[in-house]
Amino acid sequence: MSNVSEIPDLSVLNTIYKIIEERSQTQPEGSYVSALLNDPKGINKILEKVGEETTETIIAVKDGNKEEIVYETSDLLFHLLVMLFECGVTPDDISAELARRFK
Ligand SMILES: N=c1c2ncn([C@@H]3O[C@H](COP(=O)(O)OP(=O)(O)OP(=O)(O)O)[C@@H](O)[C@H]3O)c2ncn1[C@@H]1O[C@H](COP(=O)(O)O)[C@@H](O)[C@H]1O
Repeated sequence: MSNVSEIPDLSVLNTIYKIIEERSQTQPEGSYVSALLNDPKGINKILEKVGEETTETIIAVKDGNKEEIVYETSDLLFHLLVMLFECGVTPDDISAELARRFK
């Protein structure tokens, strides 16, 4: 990326959430999101992934590897978004709660 202004901000989370919504409706062949949402284990599969990615993020932090921290935290945030979608919670719900805590 040549220009800092081209780096997306955390609104990218909203965009991914919208893609998750879209995948849940269209269920295209080869979609990872669709596979997760249709897994026979249901929410347990998604929670398994959240757990795995949390552990991987912790290991990356313990290792002090910034590149791995970015990579694993991105995996974790993505799986959290799938989890929130499955629970009917939107990124706006989380933004509102965080904004409510401003001091
Ligand atoms: N951001 C992501 C994203 N981050 C990580 N992943 C996937 O999450 C998985 C990470 O889990 P693992 O490393 O454990 O991989 P795995 O072994 O394949 O997973 P399991 O078989 O154990 O479940 C990988 O398959 C990654 O490809 C993602 N898959 C999709 N997205 C977003 O979701 C959108 C829709 O994706 P599709 O549904 O695949 O079209 C994409 O356009 C992206 O924006």
